[in-house]
Amino acid sequence: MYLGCIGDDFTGSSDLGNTLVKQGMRTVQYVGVPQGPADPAVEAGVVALKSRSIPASEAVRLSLAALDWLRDQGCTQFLFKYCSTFDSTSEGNIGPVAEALAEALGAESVIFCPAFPATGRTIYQGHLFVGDHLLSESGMQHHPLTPMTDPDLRRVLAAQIGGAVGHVPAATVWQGPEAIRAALAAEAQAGRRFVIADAIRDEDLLSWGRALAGQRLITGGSGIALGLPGNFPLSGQAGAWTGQGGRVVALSGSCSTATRRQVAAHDGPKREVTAEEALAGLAPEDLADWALAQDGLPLIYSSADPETVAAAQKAHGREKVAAALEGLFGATARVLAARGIRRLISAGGETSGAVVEALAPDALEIGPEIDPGVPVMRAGDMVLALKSGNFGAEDFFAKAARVMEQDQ
Ligand SMILES: Nc1ncnc2c1ncn2[C@@H]1O[C@H](COP(=O)(O)OP(=O)(O)OP(=O)(O)O)[C@@H](O)[C@H]1O
Ligand SMILES: O=C(O)[C@@H](O)C(=O)CO
Repeated sequence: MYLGCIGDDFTGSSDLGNTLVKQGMRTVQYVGVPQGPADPAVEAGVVALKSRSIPASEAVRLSLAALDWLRDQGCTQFLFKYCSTFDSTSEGNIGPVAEALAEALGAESVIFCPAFPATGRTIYQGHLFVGDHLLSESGMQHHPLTPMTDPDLRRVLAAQIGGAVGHVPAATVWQGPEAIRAALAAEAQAGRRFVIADAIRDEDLLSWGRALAGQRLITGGSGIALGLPGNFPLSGQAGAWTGQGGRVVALSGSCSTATRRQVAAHDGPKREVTAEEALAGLAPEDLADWALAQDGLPLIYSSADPETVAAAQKAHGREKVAAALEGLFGATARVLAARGIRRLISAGGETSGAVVEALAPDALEIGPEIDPGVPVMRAGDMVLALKSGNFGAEDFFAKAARVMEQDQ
């Protein structure tokens, strides 16, 4: 294994796996830190954690355990993958985890590059944009767990770490890999080990990729992985993929703008679950009964607008509501699997984390792409589509069900 990746959520990890596979790297996504050794044919391993919204000390502990395992597999370069919208709070977890990984690896210079141009995430002058909006005006300011109210990533990261944050501007990136390397060296010389990396286009990410050959630790979104596979002597043998038909159910706990549009546009059977129902102990068996009684593609969702989410959180507490809903979605996935469902679609990083943890596969094979950043995946006889909150076209649920059937 050459490249060892640590993802802070499950959908984000599959987004990264999708990029690496498309760039020709044999990649496996592991669910948590594996117990035994990896298949020696694997070229990139993505250890998917659910560490984005947990206490920082716990996120650090899990990430270091993942690092140890990846080092044991022979990796020479490590990538800490977080969200392309830099989802974090002023306590972390991006800064503290990166600091711990940098210490463990003795990394002198570490970049932070959440850019993912294919989905509209770009970084210019240290500021993160989503399409033509600053991060703080993109809808992310209302995120239920990690509201992002400051688009200046230098300031956001500085609040999470113990030192000054550097910056490599787009004007330098456009001069190519040599100029990038010189700028990183100058930042390190000036005592700025952590550096925000401007990137607007895929070409910029490819330049970054070349500049980062040999760096021990990189952090960012899946975009920064575009140019990394080219630095390794890959076998060029991608595995064949077989699709899967049969009944399919969609679960959505994501409250993002994109997901709410997809829920509204879905023209199959829909069952809304409110935070109050989840807190009152709605049985997963009842939701599974409902889904199995439907034709077509049933969708069970708690996706709600920011006012509804804020009211539920105010009344019951943010963590309690999240735990009740995530617990319910995970348990429903388990009941559906026990009743023979072999295709599941899940929307939302935390929600998908709960679903995958409930199904408890060891590893996920990465298949064809549904929409940018969202691949189909397989764990034994279960085929999954895990969608990050903000990803996917308006007809995502129906499209996912179609792509899940296709061979490649
Ligand atoms: N109706 C609701 N009221 C309050 N909280 C909700 C409601 N529906 C979902 N939630 C919670 O909001 C959180 C949504 O996070 P999740 O990561 O699943 O989606 P997302 O943030 O849109 O996706 P991503 O992390 O991939 O961007 C979950 O913890 C979920 O339980
Ligand atoms: O980077 C992204 O936007 C996604 O992979 C993700 O992590 C959202 O949860």
